[in-house]
Amino acid sequence: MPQLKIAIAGALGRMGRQMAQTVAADPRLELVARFHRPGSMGEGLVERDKALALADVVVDFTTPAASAELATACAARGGPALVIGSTGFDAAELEAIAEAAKKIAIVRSGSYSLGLNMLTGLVEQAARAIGPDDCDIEIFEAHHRFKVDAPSGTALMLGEAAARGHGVELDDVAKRARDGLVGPRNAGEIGFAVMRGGSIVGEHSVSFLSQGETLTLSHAAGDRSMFARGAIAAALWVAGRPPGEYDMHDVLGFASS
Ligand SMILES: NC(=O)C1=CN([C@@H]2O[C@H](COP(=O)(O)OP(=O)(O)OC[C@H]3O[C@@H](n4cnc5c(N)ncnc54)[C@H](OP(=O)(O)O)[C@@H]3O)[C@@H](O)[C@H]2O)C=CC1
Ligand SMILES: O=C(O)C1=N[C@H](C(=O)O)C[C@H](O)C1
Repeated sequence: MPQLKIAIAGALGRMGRQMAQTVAADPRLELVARFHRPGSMGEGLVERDKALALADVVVDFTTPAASAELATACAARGGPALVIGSTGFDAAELEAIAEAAKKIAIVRSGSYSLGLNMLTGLVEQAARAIGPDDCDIEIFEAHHRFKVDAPSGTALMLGEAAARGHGVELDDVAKRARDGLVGPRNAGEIGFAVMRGGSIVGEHSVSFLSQGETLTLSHAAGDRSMFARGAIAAALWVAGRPPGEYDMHDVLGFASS
C-alpha cells in the first residue's frame, strides 16, 4: 500500500513539531513537506504552495485566520484534503472553511483525542437523560499559559453536546464569562469557566448540578502525542473522500447523535 503524503502547516508550533515526530514514526505515512508562515524558511521548511503541490493531506494546527486562508488556497487548486485542528474561529472564518469544503474534503475538530470525542457522546446522553429542569450545566477547562483562545475549542464542543441533549442551541444558553454583580444563575444556562497556567496540556469537565447531587464527567490529556495520533487517523480517513466538512465522529464511525 503506498504511503499517504502528509504536509504539516505551522511546523514550528507546539503541535506542528509534535505532528512531525508522530508522522515520521508512522510507516503508513510519508512526511513530504513542512511549512510555516510565508517567508519562514530554514529548518527544512518549504513555502506553502510547494507543500500543497506535494501532499495528499495537509495537517494544520495554526491559527483561525491561517487555517481559513489555507482552506481557501487548497480549495482553489482542488486539493489536497485538509485536517484542521486550530481553535477559536469567528463566524467569517468558519464560513470560509464551509465554502472551501464544497470543493475539497476537510476534517475539523476542536479535539483529536479519542477519549474526548467519546466524552461528547456521554455528555449529550447525560444532558438528555437528566433534562433541563433542575439541571445546571457548568463546563470547566484548564490549559497551559500560552493558549490564546477561550473557552477552548473542546469546551465549546462539550457545550454543544450538552445543548443538543437539552434540545437547544448553545448560542442561546451559553454564559461564557461572569464578573461583578451578575445576579442568580439563569435556568437552562450552560456556564463556562477557564483556567490558564503552567504546562497543562488540556483538562475538561462537565458538571450537571441539581438539588442535592452533582454528576461530573471529565477528561485529562497527558501529552500532545494523542492529538497527533487522532489527526493522523483523520488524515488517513479523509484522503480520497468527496468534498465536505467532516468531524472526528465521522472519522471514528460514531453514530451521529
Ligand atoms: N484540535 C486539537 O486536538 C488541538 C488543537 N490545538 C489548537 O491548535 C492550534 C495551535 O496550537 P499550538 O501548536 O499549541 O500553538 P502554537 O502557537 O505553538 O503553534 C501555532 C503555530 O502556527 C504558526 N502560524 C501562524 N500563522 C501561520 C501561517 N499563516 N502559516 C503557517 N503557520 C502559521 C505560528 O507561528 P508563530 O509562532 O510565528 O506565531 C505558530 O508557530 C491552537 O488553535 C490550539 O488551540 C492544539 C492542540 C490540540
Ligand atoms: O491549545 C491547546 O493546547 C489545545 N487546544 C484545543 C482546544 O482548544 O480545545 C485542544 C486541546 O485541549 C489543547
